[in-house]
Amino acid sequence: MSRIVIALGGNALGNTPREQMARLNEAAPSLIGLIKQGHEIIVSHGNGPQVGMIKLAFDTAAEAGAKVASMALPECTAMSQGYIGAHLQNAILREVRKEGMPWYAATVVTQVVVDRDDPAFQKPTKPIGAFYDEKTARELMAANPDLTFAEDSGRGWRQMVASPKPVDIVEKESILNLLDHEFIVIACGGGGVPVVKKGDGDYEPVPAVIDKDFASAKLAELVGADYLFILTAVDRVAIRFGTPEQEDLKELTVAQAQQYCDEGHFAPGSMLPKVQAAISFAQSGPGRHAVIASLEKAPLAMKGESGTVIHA
Ligand SMILES: Nc1ncnc2c1ncn2[C@@H]1O[C@H](COP(=O)(O)OP(=O)(O)O)[C@@H](O)[C@H]1O
Ligand SMILES: NC(=O)OP(=O)(O)O
Repeated sequence: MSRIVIALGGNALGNTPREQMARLNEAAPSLIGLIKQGHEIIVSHGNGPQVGMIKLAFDTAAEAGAKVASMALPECTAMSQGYIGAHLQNAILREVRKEGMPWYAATVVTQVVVDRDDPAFQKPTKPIGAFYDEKTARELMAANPDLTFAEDSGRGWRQMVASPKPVDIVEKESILNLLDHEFIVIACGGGGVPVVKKGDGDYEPVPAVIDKDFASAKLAELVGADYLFILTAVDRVAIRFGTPEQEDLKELTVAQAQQYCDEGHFAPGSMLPKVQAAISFAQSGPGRHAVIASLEKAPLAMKGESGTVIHA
């Protein structure tokens, strides 16, 4: 039996709660497929579109004079963990019941510690929320100089926020305890609620969105996982992606993966953080493998029949 941390892409969750439920119901058989193969799974998920939508909803309502409190990014991520976790629990339980399996699912609202001095706080690079055309994005920036928008991997313009690297997971003992009691655990959603440790040992939320692939790699490292599965919309990582010379990759050593990162084969904000997170996990201990694959083909990827494996 292997312990597998699975990171699900936030862009794969659809645009509305109803779409999200439908997509997660479609994804659940793949996740449960890994359990049927005899493995233990821990699920994390993205929240880029969702955290941006929640923040915008509160900001717009406040500007329109509605009686709502202003909502900072960490609280918006906590909200996204709640409703995405609820939908994931439902989808997983539905599939588990269908298969007559004795499993339960639980979502841990997870806080992830970051470094107060992380240089990422000075340079927003994490895309959140909806996609805009360039003209609208520039108008939004002109109207609110506190906001940064930039182009996101050829898909349109999006708001960019600070994205410090994860250092530790506050709830790691709770996660391990649930795993010991055979729960399917959902944790580190949206990269976790970013917090810094204060001198008195308390934690303070900080305005940022952590990359869920880096947080999932940290989670996989801390729970002693054998595999990190990063599931997205493509079957394999490619070099020369999107060109007639595109080559899909089945297996990469950490050194080869690093070389391709340095040569600029992976788009920042989309495939680059996934490959970097995979490298970081594969380097974190002996026998650790990271797999980047499509959601539908996760069970095939576990058998080596799909996906890109990255190992030391
Ligand atoms: N070199 C590459 N190989 C494969 N996919 C790539 C590459 N560069 C960019 N991509 C794009 O990155 C996307 C995955 O990033 P993204 O959509 O941000 O992930 P998430 O599933 O976590 O939301 C793929 O669907 C693909 O369109
Ligand atoms: N927090 C995060 O990385 O979300 P996405 O995967 O949706 O970008």
